[in-house]
Amino acid sequence: RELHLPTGPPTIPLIGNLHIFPTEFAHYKFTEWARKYGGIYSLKLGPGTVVVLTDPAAVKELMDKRSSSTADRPSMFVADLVAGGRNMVLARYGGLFAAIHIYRSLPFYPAETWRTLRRASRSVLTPQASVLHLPIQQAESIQLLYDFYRKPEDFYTHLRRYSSSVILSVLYGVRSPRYETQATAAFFESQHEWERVLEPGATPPVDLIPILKYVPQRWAKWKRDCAKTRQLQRTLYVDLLEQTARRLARGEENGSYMEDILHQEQALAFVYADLSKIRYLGGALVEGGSDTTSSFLQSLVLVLAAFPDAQKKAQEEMDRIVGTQRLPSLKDLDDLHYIRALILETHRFRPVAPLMVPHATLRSEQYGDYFIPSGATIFVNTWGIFHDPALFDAPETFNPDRYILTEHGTKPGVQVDGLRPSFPFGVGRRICPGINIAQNSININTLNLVWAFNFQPPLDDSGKEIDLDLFDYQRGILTAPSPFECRIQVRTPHKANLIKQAFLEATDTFAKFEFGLSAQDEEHIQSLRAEAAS
Ligand code: HEM
Repeated sequence: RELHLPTGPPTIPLIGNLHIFPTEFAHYKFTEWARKYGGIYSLKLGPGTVVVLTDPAAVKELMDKRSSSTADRPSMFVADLVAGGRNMVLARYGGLFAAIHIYRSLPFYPAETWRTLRRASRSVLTPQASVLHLPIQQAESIQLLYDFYRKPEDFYTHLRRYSSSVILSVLYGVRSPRYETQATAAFFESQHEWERVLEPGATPPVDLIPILKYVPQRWAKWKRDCAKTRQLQRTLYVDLLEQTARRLARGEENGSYMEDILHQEQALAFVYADLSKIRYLGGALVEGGSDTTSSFLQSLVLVLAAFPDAQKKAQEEMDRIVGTQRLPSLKDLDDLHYIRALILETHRFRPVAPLMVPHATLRSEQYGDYFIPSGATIFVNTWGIFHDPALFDAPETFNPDRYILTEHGTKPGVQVDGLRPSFPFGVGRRICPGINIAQNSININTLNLVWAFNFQPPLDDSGKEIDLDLFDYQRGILTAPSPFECRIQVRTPHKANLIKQAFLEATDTFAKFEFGLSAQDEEHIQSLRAEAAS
């Protein structure tokens, strides 16, 4: 380890910390090291440097204030092989420094890609634009309630259907009434392959040993896997965009995001000359927006079932403010302090992206006595910050009240510079562009689920409650609880009737997004409606 770097675990010659670098659930190990080496420490991976930030003040200074220097992503040859540098989430940062830095390592890299994609996403996903997507988000949430009511044992799948259907509707104007609907099934298939390719250890360390890039495809299964993923993604994104274009040509607009982009494309043909950029723009947004939202909601169900006191308090507040004669609406949230705290505490307790998405430096940066070199990878350890006993009282306890006691849920008297409600959504220039859509989905569904259902742990053969495992989460950069059992019951028969009625009333909203459905999808919709009407 170079002398000027932040301290960190002892290194060994040549490989540094490579032998101890965690390949799964890295946030636990990173947090353990943070308690030992401090809020900013470094790891050496061969000649490369990784800096882990578990100090909100350092995050604010380096990631927000100096974002122009820390908004790059580490190079990922495998991701480039699949998406050609066009996946917004993993794309390198644009601009002069990026151009110099990136061209040095990879000739012909499309350095302006990220900026173009990001600009295009900003114009449509602003808070004002997100309001336009509320009707379909609300209608899908009603179907979610109805699905929970009809088949509570499949709640995990219902949540995944909900989030993929919302994002496909918002972006491409087509909904998925079933988990098996073609667009959703194709998305999950391509996503599964993509996650497999990106999983640490699934491919050789090409970024550390660049010569591996040149192994011919016939001897490298990982290259064939990349090619398969590329094919799946391209087919899906091409299909979705073509469907939107055809719908536009028929004059059947429904206000979806891609309609807007296609209109812009006609006006700004020179910016979007590369049509595949537009396909990848939609693709990255679908990927970014689907499993993240469902993962939050799966954690919400888990904590509601595991912490009955918190659930009871949330329901009491709901009954007091909203009552039992109507469904809640987003406007109610202003008066629902405990529900707001419940949402913040779920983000804190089980953040969807516990290490965000790694950033990289474009310039060397001095921070206090430390010097962070250009090209270093930076992890923001959201998990470590949210579970820091110096900041939060009993951080391993799920306790929404902490957010009623203080604004950021921290111990009274502890001043923390850098925490804010948007923290789980990232930092600086790479902050999640879907934050408004995501927060609307989270708010609408938290309100509806708390209002409608009781959530309880499963029972064993003797009728005793089984403790839910709060640490059984899936590996990967995004964490979702592994599928778990939960008893879900509608709170009153009257609420069941209100849900059915609301589902029938949503028919017109759904109809605007029901295109290209299969006979099975149509049949499913008809049977749901007939059942609700009976
Ligand atoms: C609970 C829901 C969500 C959470 C917790 C979440 C969280 C995050 C986080 C932590 C990042 C990385 C930020 C960084 O590097 O500093 C990110 C990036 C991103 N998110 Fe989200 N997200 C959510 C929903 C969405 C939605 C609904 C969309 C699309 C509509 C979306 C699209 C993206 C994209 C495209 C990026 C990459 C941005 C870039 O690199 O410039 N996300 N998100």
